[in-house]
Amino acid sequence: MYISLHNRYCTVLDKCIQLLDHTVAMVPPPRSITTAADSRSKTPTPSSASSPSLRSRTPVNVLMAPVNSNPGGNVKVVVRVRGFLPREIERGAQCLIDMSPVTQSTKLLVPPSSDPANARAQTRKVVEEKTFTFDRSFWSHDTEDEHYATQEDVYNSLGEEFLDHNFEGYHTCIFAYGQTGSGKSYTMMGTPEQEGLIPRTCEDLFQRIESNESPHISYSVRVSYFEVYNEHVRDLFQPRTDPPQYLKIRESPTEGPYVKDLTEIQVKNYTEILKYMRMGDSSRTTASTKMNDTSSRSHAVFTIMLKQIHHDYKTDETTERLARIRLVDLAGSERAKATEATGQRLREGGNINKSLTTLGRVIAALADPKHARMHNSKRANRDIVPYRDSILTWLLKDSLGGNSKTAMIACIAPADYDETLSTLRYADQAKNIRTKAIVNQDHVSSAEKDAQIQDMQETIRTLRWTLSQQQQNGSVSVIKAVQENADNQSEKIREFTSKYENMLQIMEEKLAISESKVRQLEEEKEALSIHLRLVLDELKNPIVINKEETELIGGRSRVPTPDMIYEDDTASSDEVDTESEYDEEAAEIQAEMEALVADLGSFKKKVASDHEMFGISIAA
Ligand SMILES: Nc1ncnc2c1ncn2[C@@H]1O[C@H](COP(=O)(O)OP(=O)(O)OP(=O)(O)O)[C@@H](O)[C@H]1O
Repeated sequence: MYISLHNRYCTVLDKCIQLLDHTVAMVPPPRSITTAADSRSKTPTPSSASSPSLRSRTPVNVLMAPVNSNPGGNVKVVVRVRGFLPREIERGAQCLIDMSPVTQSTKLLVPPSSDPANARAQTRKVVEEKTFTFDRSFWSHDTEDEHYATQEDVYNSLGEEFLDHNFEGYHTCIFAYGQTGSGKSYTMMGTPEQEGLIPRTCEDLFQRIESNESPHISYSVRVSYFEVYNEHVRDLFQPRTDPPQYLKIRESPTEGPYVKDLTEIQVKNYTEILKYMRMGDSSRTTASTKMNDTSSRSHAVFTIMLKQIHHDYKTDETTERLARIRLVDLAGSERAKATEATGQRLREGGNINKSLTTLGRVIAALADPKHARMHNSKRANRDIVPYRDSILTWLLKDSLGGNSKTAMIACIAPADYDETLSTLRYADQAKNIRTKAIVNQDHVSSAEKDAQIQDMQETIRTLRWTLSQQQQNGSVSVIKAVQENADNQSEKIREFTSKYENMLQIMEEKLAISESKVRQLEEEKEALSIHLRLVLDELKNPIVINKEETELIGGRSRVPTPDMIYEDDTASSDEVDTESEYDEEAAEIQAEMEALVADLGSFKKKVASDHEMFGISIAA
């Protein structure tokens, strides 16, 4: 139907352009326009009036954000120091951090020997001042300071740039690292009054989507949220169960490691994404420790999948850009002695430290110049980087050393020499990691999409048949066979559900393309109506400049001023005939346009009913 609408639209467009060409080129014998000085002159002159040309409109092939950035690059590392907490004020702590807004350097000062919280540092052989330089240093220690970095400053200098990369089609990852209570959750999630990087990214994402005026681009946004707790993965979009349900990790040859059966939700606007973000966040495992009242006991990974679908209605080709936005709030590194943890908290702390230690080893291996050389020479280096030694590093493999633009936010407390030194060393090493991001873009024709859907429908049919067979056989099997059957069946049901969801996703994309086609047709229709109106006006009232007035006076052309123009209503019958011919043609085009608009309405209704059939809500 769309193709037929498009062809009819092109026919109307051609007719309209022909009519315009007639008008401009031939210039019908007009009712003459004369100067007030010579109202009797009948000599026609070409009209100076012009209509905007349809051919000069913005080309239809409006592209997605151009790719500007350099695909290769080092992990971006920034550091942020927070203000004193009540317990630090109570103990009369002294700020050990100095940051230079000019050089972006961060200096760690030697603690006073009187500070009991830094007693461990005093036992070192050498306690000295250390200076590090990062891509940015955020001074969030003293709100009164003119260089105080707010949540907005952090987003503007890091989040915005990373979202630009996502619109260019790159995967990105921003992770916050630091000791417990150093401000990671504050930086990533923030509070309702002082929102952090995650809600700000979501807001900016939908603002950009909503401000897009191109009818050629459609967007699909899906979110997932999981935590790694005690070396297990838990879906934060699923209610807690007892015993807890943990998810498995699989590896795909193209996508790398991923969490199997993780809930992915399609979201249409900022309110929706915020609702899911908060829901997942409230499900995170937190506990009160000596170092932090609401300490995150797990690593949390919030992922946004942004798909941009560009449809070129001339070729019926679709270009898809997929970007994965990973925002990670790591659990804090901690010393059991400092947290005074026992029992479950101590075990959690051990697991947290295990994965962070592995992360440290991964960072060290990736930052090693030897690794960079092997990376470039494409030699297998699987054994060198210990990704598999913890769930966290295994899942972040791609973000740490592969197809991603990555940033680390090193959060530091203002008065802990030992912990801060360890964080700054970690961060300093991460600066040397190079990732290889690529633009994730694919061209898909309509036929290919249809073939994908057909293929999935076929698989779903087979799965459904297998399931029903298993159910029938189940009734006559012995207990053991029933048990095996049940396992087999639940695996098949999961596969069935996942295939079904995949198919729904492709259907949604097809519907988004249909909507884009409707928008494009509507835009063309609008332009055509304006154009038609102009042509009709021009046919009815051509503006002609009196010949005498345009004669050269003293070598210069004299142009009539508006008050010198009036209409002569003594048109000849020939002129009237030609005009009525044009009127008839224009009326014909108008009628065709109206029929086209009516059919466009039916097409839109069909798209809406498709939406309904697949249970997909229509974007506002
Ligand atoms: N930049 C900041 N401005 C104001 N308050 C902050 C800032 N950073 C952190 N805080 C406060 O410090 C406390 C600890 O911060 P937060 O919970 O974010 O630490 P964390 O690093 O996530 O700790 P954990 O690893 O234990 O989860 C919170 O009360 C938080 O509100």
